[in-house]
Amino acid sequence: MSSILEIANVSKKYKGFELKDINITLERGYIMGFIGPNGAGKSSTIKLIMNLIKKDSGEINVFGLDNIKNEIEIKEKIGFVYDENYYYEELTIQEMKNLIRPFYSLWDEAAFTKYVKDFNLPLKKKIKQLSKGMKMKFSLAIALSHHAELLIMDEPTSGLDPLVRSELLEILQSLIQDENKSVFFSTHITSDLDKIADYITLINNGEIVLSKTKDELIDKYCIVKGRKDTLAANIEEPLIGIKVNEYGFEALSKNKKEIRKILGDSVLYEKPTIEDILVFSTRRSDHIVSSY
Ligand SMILES: Nc1ncnc2c1ncn2[C@@H]1O[C@H](COP(=O)(O)OP(=O)(O)OP(=O)(O)O)[C@@H](O)[C@H]1O
Repeated sequence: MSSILEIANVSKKYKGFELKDINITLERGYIMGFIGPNGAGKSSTIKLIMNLIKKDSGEINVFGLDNIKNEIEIKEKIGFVYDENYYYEELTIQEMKNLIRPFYSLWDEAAFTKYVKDFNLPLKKKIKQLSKGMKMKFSLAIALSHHAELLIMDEPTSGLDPLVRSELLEILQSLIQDENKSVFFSTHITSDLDKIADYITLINNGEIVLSKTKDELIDKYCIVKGRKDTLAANIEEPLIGIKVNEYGFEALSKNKKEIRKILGDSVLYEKPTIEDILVFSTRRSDHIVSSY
């Protein structure tokens, strides 16, 4: 069976910014977290998948279908949560739901009622009277109420209080128990990824830096800390995001085994968090090691 989402060699140029040759593949049954610094290109990539902006080149397939040629068919099976509010501000939650509902043949009113209750959503309140978190919850309730096979979300946990965030993560995790479904979501809150992501894709300055399983990242990568003079050695294994201060250096290695072979016990090795991987991979090294 084809991948649920496949972005192949996609490029998009804005004045002053470019998404360069983006490749991302997500299989059914998994959660992929999409991370990167501000302005890295996360929202633009999500907009390309949703055909909200036009790509310059490349191909995007969702459920094995071209995302532009089959836009209507595809969107019926996508639950989309976007960080900007795209509802009519003057309508109440109830009225807005009634407007959206006919667009989905698999709309599940009972599911919507359940999420409204779970999320404490006031049906009679106008969208403009909702807090940021409430708008996000409403967006989620809609996305989860039409049996979407793929959830695409831009910063869904931002603006949510810790309790609701944790509930949302549980919902996402239970959703992918159905091995036919997947979740692709961008976030700045990397602790959410520690909890639920199967895959991590990191984008920086319009380029995909890595796209791997979370387990592979945590198992293979490591933080290396040591004295400055250790860095002077001719290290063959690339070190990422080297930071040097008066006490020593710290850096990220993609290959724990290899770097250990080279540096032995002369340095300290620590297990990285997703946050570490993001920070080291996107900051400019302030030290160049010979041969890099
Ligand atoms: N319509 C546009 N015209 C020109 N430039 C744009 C447009 N939309 C986005 N950009 C630029 O593209 C770059 C990437 O923006 P994007 O919103 O995709 O980043 P992001 O990773 O989602 O950032 P954040 O984490 O801050 O939301 C930025 O430099 C932004 O200014």
